[in-house]
Amino acid sequence: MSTPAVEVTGVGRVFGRGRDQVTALRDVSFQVAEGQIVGLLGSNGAGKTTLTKILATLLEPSTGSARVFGHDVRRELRTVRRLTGVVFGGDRGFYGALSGRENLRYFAMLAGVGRRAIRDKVDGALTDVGLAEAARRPVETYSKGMRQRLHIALGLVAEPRLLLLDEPTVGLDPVEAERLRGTVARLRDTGVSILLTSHYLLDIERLADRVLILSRGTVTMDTTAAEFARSAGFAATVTVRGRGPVPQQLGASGAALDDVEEQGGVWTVRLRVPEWGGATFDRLGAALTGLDVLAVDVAPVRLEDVYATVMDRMSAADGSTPTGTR
Ligand SMILES: Nc1ncnc2c1ncn2[C@@H]1O[C@H](COP(=O)(O)OP(=O)(O)OP(=O)(O)O)[C@@H](O)[C@H]1O
Repeated sequence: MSTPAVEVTGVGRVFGRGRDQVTALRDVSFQVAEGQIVGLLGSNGAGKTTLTKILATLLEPSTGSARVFGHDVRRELRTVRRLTGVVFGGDRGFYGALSGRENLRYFAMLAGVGRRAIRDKVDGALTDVGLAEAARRPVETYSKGMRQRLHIALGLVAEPRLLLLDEPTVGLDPVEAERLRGTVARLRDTGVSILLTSHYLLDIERLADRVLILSRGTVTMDTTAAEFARSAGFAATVTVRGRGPVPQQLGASGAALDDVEEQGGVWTVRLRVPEWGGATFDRLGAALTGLDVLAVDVAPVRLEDVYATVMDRMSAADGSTPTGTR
């Protein structure tokens, strides 16, 4: 087996001392296999940024060890930095007065990229992220989305083997966010390993192979994206609208009744379907026979529903109130 891209073993991180002491991470262990995209989820203050910063060598762990492709983040800082690209959401980094192209050349040089590679790759990377036309404009004239894409372009030039993305789509409009996701997906196709933190579940849904949930500094869930999606306990929501008396037999379709509404002689029934397959479809069809159905709408389970269900279960188990993920 190849060396994991990330290997975190028993990592703890404490800030401050005495009464002001905050434990941001405690005994965190997980791995990211080479070429995998792992989505890191958790409420505000769960420790996601602290973990990202440790892997980016911007913070040291208080206990335990973290390795990037087998290199210790504390002892082999330079090697880890060379292997790792970091994109923090928001407007951090870059010189406003310099053009996108100049910034890219400068930061690629800092990341240890050779002159020749810089010459060969900068223009291609700017084109790949859709910034070719704006390349000579000062970065202070760029929108947030453009700056984020410039960060990704740096990722392309520096060719990191591990990319740490901390809320890469924060503050972007939906079109820009989608564009950025597309760029990250293309990067993934080049085989780069990615640890992606985001409050936007669409990012995770579109990009992640695996999901880690951090809660109060510890990993409370580590599972495949498919398994995570199943943990809501239902595969799809079916909404049926019809006329006449509210039907009683829809529960017999094998789906769980979620909600029933009636207004002006038109009823709406929402069902949660545990599995989506031919058998469910047949049963549902039979249950709908004879009803005056106006519309049937099927929506696959959204990661937002899953996350809400999982966090509700966790908070019911330990009495805490989850917050923060949109
Ligand atoms: N430099 C610091 N000094 C003191 N406490 C800190 C520091 N950095 C983080 N913390 C604390 O550590 C905990 C974890 O913070 P962290 O920023 O890692 O969480 P997060 O999961 O990234 O949250 P968010 O989703 O809000 O960005 C929080 O309680 C935070 O207040």
